[in-house]
Amino acid sequence: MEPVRVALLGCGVVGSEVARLLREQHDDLAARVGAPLELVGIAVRRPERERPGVDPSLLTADAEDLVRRADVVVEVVGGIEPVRSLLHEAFRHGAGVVTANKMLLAEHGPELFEAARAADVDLYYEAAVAGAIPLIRPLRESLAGDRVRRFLGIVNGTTNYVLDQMDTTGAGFADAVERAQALGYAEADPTADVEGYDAASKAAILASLAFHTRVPGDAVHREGITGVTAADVAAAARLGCVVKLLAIGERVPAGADGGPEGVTVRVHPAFVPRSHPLAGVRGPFNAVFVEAEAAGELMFYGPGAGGTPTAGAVLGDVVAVARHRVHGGRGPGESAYADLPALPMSRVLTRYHVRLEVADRPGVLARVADAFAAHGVSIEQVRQQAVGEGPDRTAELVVVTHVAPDTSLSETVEDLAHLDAVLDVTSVMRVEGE
Ligand SMILES: NC(=O)C1=CN([C@@H]2O[C@H](COP(=O)(O)OP(=O)(O)OC[C@H]3O[C@@H](n4cnc5c(N)ncnc54)[C@H](OP(=O)(O)O)[C@@H]3O)[C@@H](O)[C@H]2O)C=CC1
Ligand SMILES: N[C@@H](CC=O)C(=O)O
Repeated sequence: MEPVRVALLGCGVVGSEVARLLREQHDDLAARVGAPLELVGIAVRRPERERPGVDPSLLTADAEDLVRRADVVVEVVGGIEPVRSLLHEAFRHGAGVVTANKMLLAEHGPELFEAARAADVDLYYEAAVAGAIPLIRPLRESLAGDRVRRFLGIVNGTTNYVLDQMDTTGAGFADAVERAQALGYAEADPTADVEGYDAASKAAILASLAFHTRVPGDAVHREGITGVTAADVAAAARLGCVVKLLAIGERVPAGADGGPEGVTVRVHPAFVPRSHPLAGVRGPFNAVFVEAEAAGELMFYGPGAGGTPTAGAVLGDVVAVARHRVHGGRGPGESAYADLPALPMSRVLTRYHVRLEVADRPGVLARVADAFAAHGVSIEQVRQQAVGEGPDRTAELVVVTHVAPDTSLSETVEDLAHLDAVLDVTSVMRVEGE
């Protein structure tokens, strides 16, 4: 049987593990595919660098030439260029593609899916969202007969690791990020993780699949975790919560006020009650809840980052694409028929936890309560604690709201910041998962 020629682009945290698994599982993979997988080359930036276990004769800096010699191109480089052009080259030469690159898919997914369709080849990307967790295939195949209402999850291993370290070991933010980098969880530039860009790309991919509509990365409301302090983590603990970076996508029906049907997609830190299963997702693990009309609630859980788990997901795709080369057929393409608009945050309903530093004098609480009432926001809990002594005494005031439109909540916070009695809006965090 003719071998299936595999080109590997990238030999870093993920790529080196893909190369190892291709080598070590050669016979099993051949049996599963129905033909041997032959690794014909590995494109890297620095081919002269020694890489344990990698045959140096496979290394090349000429990725374009390599792509033209392959039946299946595996892209684990990251970023936009040169990989976007290389994948187009792969499609032009009739190769199927496996990629773990969420940023590329969130920014250029439609053109790449179209190129794959025109060339009648596969584009698989299971590892692009939530590492090792089988999530893309369930969404694009198993749930193809259902109607997804909502997804809510942790889709970035680095930030979950960082927040978990802050919560459980009292680690500082910078130290925890450094450890995540050393463990191979972080992106080449960890700003993508901690500022929520990576999670936003993943949320865009999930929303596009779940709601059969194109959601570009820049349509996702994004807030990272750089503003989360040790005091926020402690405040969450006092409320029986943990802080998590969440990715949430919801199908929103047409509003009574004439607002159109559409989808909201957002990434931001939030307080999650310790009783919620997402609160127990530790370290670099990810978990995603999917609520579908027929299936009800589903939860996908597993390692969200790291070389070996991610390489496992990549290999699963390689087997699927190689099988199609050997036996014919093609995996599902893009499904964007629903064409729903991405709606603004004003259509999101959520709860806020607001921490204020206020002057500790009569009438302050009433003025704060009035600010919430003025925007139609109902308060669920208030806790006030004096700080210091004497006439200049201040107080920490914590307000937890009931569910309200996100815009009403953020306008309330803006008004609070202008009240004389409010010395500082110390922190504002959404509360999710109840
Ligand atoms: N790390 C993880 O846990 C996960 C990563 N991903 C995704 O997988 C991809 C790779 O991530 P990761 O392995 O961590 O990244 P690394 O930074 O560890 O590796 C990148 C690799 O790409 C090579 N490379 C960089 N630029 C070029 C170029 N212009 N031409 C050819 N090769 C190039 C590098 O070469 P050299 O070695 O010479 O520097 C290196 O081998 C990214 O898209 C990432 O988002 C997805 C899920 C999990
Ligand atoms: N940097 C990413 C890697 C996997 O996608 C993360 O931390 O989740």
